Amino acid sequence: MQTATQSAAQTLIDIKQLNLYYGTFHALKNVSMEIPEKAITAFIGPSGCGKSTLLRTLNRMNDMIPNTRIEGLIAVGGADIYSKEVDVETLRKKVGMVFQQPNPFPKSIYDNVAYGPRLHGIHSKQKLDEIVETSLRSSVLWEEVKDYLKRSALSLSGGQQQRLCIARALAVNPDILLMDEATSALDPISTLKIEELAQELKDKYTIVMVTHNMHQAARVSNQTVFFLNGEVVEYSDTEKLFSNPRDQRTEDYISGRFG
Ligand SMILES: Nc1ncnc2c1ncn2[C@@H]1O[C@H](COP(=O)(O)OP(=O)(O)OP(=O)(O)O)[C@@H](O)[C@H]1O
Repeated sequence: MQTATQSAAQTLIDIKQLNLYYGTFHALKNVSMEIPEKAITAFIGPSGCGKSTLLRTLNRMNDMIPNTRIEGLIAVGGADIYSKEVDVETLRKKVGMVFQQPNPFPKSIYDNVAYGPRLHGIHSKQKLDEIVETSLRSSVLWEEVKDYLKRSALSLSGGQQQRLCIARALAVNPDILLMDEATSALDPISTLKIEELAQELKDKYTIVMVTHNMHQAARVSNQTVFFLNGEVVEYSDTEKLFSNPRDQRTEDYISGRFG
């Protein structure tokens, strides 16, 4: 079982002996780890090593990919998320996701954020107004858009769109936020804003991020997991992984010898 060494925090996500197959291709091999709550955990590793695949298993986005099979256990807050009783919509409300390309709906800024709460049965204007404001404040977008809430979300810049997508995820009150290369389509200033935002959000949410950018993982995360060919090579506190890796392959990767 891999855990980050110095973390005393509570485990929120417990992954045990997880194997995932796309058809006959074995994409995740015996992955076990405990991810602590209210911290940022980064997944790093070369292209194709399974980072996004593992991230998708955490809110069952892999259910949508045909011929995918998993073995093993993933528990969130102690409950098996692959058990038959689990309602996947409720799970995805608790485990929100932000993607590489900002993907706001072609609706107003307000309606993007209100979309999830409405879907879950909230229709009071006053309540929706409150949720929209709180979510946009949490994603540090409120001051920029408060006078233009009826404008199309598509009129925002890429970085603002990504913060809107984060607000949309926060609006349904998740416990976990998954970020799949959430800054890789953004300019450096927007990237920095999202990184600062992630730092603020980790006080309230558990964040798991996939990043191609090792510097980002080093700057932002508390724990880092290094993957290679579908296996976890090393899982440590970020500072330790980058300053004193246990495994030669980690050292080779972080020093730029491959990947
Ligand atoms: N839908 C799919 N069907 C078949 N194989 C897939 C599918 N999605 C991913 N794979 C394969 O599984 C492996 C892991 O892919 P994954 O996207 O998880 O890697 P990654 O580490 O996130 O890569 P990247 O950094 O390039 O996004 C790769 O070999 C990939 O080709």
